[in-house]
Amino acid sequence: MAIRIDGKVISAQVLDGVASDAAAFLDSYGIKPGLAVVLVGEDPASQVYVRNKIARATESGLNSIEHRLPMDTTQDTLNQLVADLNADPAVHGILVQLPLPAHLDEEQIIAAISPEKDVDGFHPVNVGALSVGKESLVPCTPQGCMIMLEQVLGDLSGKHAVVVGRSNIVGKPMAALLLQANCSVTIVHSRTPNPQALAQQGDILVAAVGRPEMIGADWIKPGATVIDVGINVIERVGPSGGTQRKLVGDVDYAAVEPVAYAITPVPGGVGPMTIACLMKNTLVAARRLQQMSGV
Ligand SMILES: Nc1nc2c(c(=O)[nH]1)N[C@@H](CN(C=O)c1ccc(C(=O)N[C@@H](CCC(=O)O)C(=O)O)cc1)CN2
Ligand SMILES: [Mg+2]
Repeated sequence: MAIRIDGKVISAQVLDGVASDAAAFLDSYGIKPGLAVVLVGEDPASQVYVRNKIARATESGLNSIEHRLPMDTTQDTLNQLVADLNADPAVHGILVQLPLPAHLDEEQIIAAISPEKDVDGFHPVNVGALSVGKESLVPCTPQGCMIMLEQVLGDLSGKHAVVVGRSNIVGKPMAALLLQANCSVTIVHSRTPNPQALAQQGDILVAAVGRPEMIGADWIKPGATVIDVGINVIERVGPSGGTQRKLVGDVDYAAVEPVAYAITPVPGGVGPMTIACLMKNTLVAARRLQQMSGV
């Protein structure tokens, strides 16, 4: 039986640390670290994530400021809001929930966020800093994956890590963090010939492709540690004949679990870590901004 890497337990540990750091921040400066969360439109999944972010922020002693904008918000209106939040000293972290409605330019909005307040770590300045190993705000999902990997494996030096997927949000920063931790890193993607053969060489396999249960046991080196970043809703015929909605990862958990050394479940794996690391980044941003202000 593989070790089940429990994202709920590990994220609770991270959030405990954030809560005591937030209390110390309040003690030192008389203000709570502030996180602004911006949601445009009514995507149901995004609404759930935003609600959870606000709840975790409040529980951790952060000040959360929620901005909900209608679906037909213009780029100019969103830019103006981001500019106001950039200028607001009570706001230390800014997060624009993705995906944005199709008429909005995500790349432009991300670039408009002040890099010091970019708690998602998506701004080109933070992306560049990460790639050259400089201090930066690190994207939350890959940061959460690293915390789980280090908790279960300790030092990752010399391990061969295979990342399946090359998105800007997960695959690319994940590869950069694994490299920084002295892993040998292979990224496989849709144009890789025989990705399965490469995946089978990984001591660590990180799946971030967005295809339900694509990674079966025949992708896994026996004894590997498997991190499943996928969150996919599927419909299945239930025992009574009706359709049931179910949340599954990119990894076929039942098939891979007997082969792996350790594996994250979906739900309850990487997802809660993403939110916990967002709170952690807000603390990092708040401390840096406070130091820069010299007060
Ligand atoms: N601005 C951002 N947008 C998006 C990000 C992001 O990091 N920043 N990541 C994803 C969505 N996301 C956070 O925003 C996110 C997704 C899932 C979870 C989570 O806890 N999932 C649970 C299951 C929840 C459910 O029942 O649906 C789990 O895996 O246990 C947290 C955060 C895209 N957009
Ligand atoms: Mg767009």
